[in-house]
Amino acid sequence: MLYPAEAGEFIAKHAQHVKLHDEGLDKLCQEMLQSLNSNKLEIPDTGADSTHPSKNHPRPVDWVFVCDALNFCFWSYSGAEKWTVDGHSGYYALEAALIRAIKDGHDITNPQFYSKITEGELRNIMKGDNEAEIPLFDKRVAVLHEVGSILLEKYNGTFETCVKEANKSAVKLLQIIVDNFPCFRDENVYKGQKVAIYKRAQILVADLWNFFDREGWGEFEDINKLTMFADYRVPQVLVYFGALSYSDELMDKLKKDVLLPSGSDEEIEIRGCSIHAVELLTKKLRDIKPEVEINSSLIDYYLWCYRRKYAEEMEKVPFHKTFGIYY
Ligand SMILES: Nc1nc2c(c(CN[C@H]3C=C[C@H](O)[C@@H]3O)cn2[C@@H]2O[C@H](COP(=O)(O)O)[C@@H](O)[C@H]2O)c(=O)[nH]1
Repeated sequence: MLYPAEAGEFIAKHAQHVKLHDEGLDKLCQEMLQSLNSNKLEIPDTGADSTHPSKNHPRPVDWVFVCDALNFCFWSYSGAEKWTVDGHSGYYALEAALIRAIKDGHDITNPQFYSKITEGELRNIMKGDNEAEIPLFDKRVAVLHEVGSILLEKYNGTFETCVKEANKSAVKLLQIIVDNFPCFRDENVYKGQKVAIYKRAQILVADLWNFFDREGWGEFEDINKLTMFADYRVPQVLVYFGALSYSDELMDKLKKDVLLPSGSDEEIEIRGCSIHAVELLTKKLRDIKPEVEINSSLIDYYLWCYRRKYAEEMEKVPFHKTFGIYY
């Protein structure tokens, strides 16, 4: 099995539908250099802070865990009504739904509750502003039952136990997650090679690091080993800047909203090339600015928030649509 960084390199080397371009990476690099403020990379402001959980919540680690267990597939077809909660769409709608659930007294961070959550309870928690439902509703019920019962059986009912076991290692925590929670096992076979992409497992570790400001539950000495989190949004920014390009045939499919089957070469190439592009970008930025804290998860947050901030402009690049629980 190739792990994300090596998997990305392997996929980029063999890709037929997606290409990387050094000039585009340089352009993006220049854009990011403009966003340095006192040697810190400023993440584009998406104006959505109010949807984040409070640090005073009694189970913040389990909040991050349940949020990333459900952090997948929020897209809708072009022109279709979007699932929104309190005016937020996509991932932020999930955050808003969880915050609302906590306010309404649902114990949504507690596996005692969600390991047995009923369809009716989850439907109520995820209720949107309009008729549109959160995509893959049934899969979300199944994910909550799976991860909740594993936490209860093996980890004393809290994800804190896994974080403690990892002993400040992001790589160890990643391994604990993918070894023990099947729904985080984002693995594929590409050109006969097993490749691991681990989008949700890696973002879970990075979200802890980010949320707890690199301290306590968020202290990981090897955080730089994580790659970007291969979703359907960051590739839009990479293509926009010309760091990636799609074959005419693939671009045509995306423009026409053609569903890419999960595990298809095209889907794996978009994800793998995105990982490799961000690895190269990280290296470029580090070479130019060794004094600045740079790693692939920070660059990922930058790009993901950039897409959000300039959503209208980014819509010029279509994103790939796949149904699945991994991203
Ligand atoms: N690569 C990457 N993908 C991310 C995120 C996040 C949210 N991370 C939060 C945590 C800390 C930061 O401050 C962020 O606020 C969600 N996603 C993915 O995006 C897609 C939905 O997109 P949209 O339609 O725009 O909501 C979907 O696949 C979802 O799984 C990220 O950070 N990186």
